[in-house]
Amino acid sequence: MTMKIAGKKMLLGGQWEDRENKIKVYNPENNDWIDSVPAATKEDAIKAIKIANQGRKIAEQLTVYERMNILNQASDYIEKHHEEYSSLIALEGVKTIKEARKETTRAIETLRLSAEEARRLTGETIPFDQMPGNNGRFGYYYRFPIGVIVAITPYNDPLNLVAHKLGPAIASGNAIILKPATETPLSALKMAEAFVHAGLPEKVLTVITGRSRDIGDVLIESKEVHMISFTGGLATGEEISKKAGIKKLSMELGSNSPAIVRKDADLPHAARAICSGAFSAAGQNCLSVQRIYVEEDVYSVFKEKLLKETAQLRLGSKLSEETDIGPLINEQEAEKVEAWVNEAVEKGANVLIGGMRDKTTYTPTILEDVPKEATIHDEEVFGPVAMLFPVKNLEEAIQRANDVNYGLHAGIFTRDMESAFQAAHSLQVGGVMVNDSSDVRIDAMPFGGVKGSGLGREGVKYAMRDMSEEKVVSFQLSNES
Ligand SMILES: NC(=O)c1ccc[n+]([C@@H]2O[C@H](COP(=O)([O-])OP(=O)(O)OC[C@H]3O[C@@H](n4cnc5c(N)ncnc54)[C@H](O)[C@@H]3O)[C@@H](O)[C@H]2O)c1
Ligand SMILES: O=C[C@H](O)CS(=O)(=O)O
Repeated sequence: MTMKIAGKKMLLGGQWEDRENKIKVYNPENNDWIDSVPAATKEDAIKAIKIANQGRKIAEQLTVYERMNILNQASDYIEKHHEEYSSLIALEGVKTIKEARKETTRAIETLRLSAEEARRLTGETIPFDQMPGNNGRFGYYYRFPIGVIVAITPYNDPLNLVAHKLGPAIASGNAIILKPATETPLSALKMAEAFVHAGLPEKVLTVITGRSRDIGDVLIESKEVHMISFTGGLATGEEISKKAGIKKLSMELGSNSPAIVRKDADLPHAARAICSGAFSAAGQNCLSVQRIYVEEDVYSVFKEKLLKETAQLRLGSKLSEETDIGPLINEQEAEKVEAWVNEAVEKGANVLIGGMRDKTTYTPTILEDVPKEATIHDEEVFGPVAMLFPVKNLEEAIQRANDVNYGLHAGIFTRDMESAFQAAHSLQVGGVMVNDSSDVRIDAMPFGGVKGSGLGREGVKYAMRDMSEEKVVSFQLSNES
């Protein structure tokens, strides 16, 4: 699919606006210029915040029924243009067309789920007389929208992770300013198109395209912004949290996810699941399997099965139905992956398969004997590289799996329920997937991590809880105080 290089506009409070200065969007696969978006300025960011503070009054007055309608109509619009959205994800991002179609379907469902959850943002009555001295008093609390949310999203899931910001924000009656990834803004703008078509009132949604260095601080530091909902790397998250001041923060950050394979596991199944979990989106996935701990009794057998699965992965054009592995987002990131692998090898690691780069393409790679002091051992590679480690038993696997500053998801493969429960309760993560790799998520579940993997939980219902506040109302019904 070729895009005409016309220049997209950003959405400021319901108005599509252009700017003389633009940011070019490139196809990571071949560095072809796809399109351009406006390079927003600090003044634009200030304007966006002003508009959003007008929009919050409109958003909070939308009835639940109106919110549901808008969300469902936006979802229907994306469904009607499914292949257009999927092609755009594949073109501007790192996913193959097969992976991109799955993301589009998830985004459709995320918005539908947001519509459903809009009905369920409820409160409770409170029996005040449960406490002495409160005779004749009763009350309740309800949830009200937090106000203006700044949402900042990463490049790897350019549509569904935007849906996870816009859906819950609109469902809970907030105004939202979205700053999508500089590399992949087009999918976010196309989602905004769906909301405009759905009749979302002006000023409720702004999608501002620009470089973080130009508009980031204004959006983050403003006291007229009430929440930052950030998804991205740990380093960026730390930088944002230092600047944000007193406002709600949602931080969906990085990971270095482990998978544990016990000697009683279904090894062919484990090899297939771990191969997929390590190399989907060419490893540019916060849930990507990066460390694999295998009990030594089955280490050699499992290694061969995993290498065989990995060898079958097909590289090629992202838009081809045959391709399994796309590119890294740019050559700088591909060079980083290459450098981390080379450093590990210099420190004693072996490359069992892969380890080759061609511009932005890096072949699916499995390393062995990676020492703890190698960067790739503890940091997030965010590329198609996984590491195999033999372990004596489950206790050693859990101890080593926990021994990094990330904790998003983990997978464990075993037929033994005791082992599954031991891992589920001992692994320091936000999710433990039994007989699956770490790369499992449904958009309705609480999603997030501990340590350097973030703060809070997304997943529509849980994001809405963060995007709203409780207000208590009490009544003194008699003079029995
Ligand atoms: N936990 C999750 O749900 C989840 C999901 C997807 C990706 N991620 C993480 O995201 C990272 C990869 O995405 P990325 O490379 O786009 O991340 P990134 O941190 O480089 O950028 C994320 C977003 O933050 C913006 N940004 C960067 N510096 C900023 C600043 N100083 N102020 C304001 N905004 C700033 C970027 O423009 C982008 O929109 C990985 O670490 C991955 O694990 C996490
Ligand atoms: O990259 C991290 C994503 O949040 C994982 S998923 O695509 O939402 O499953």
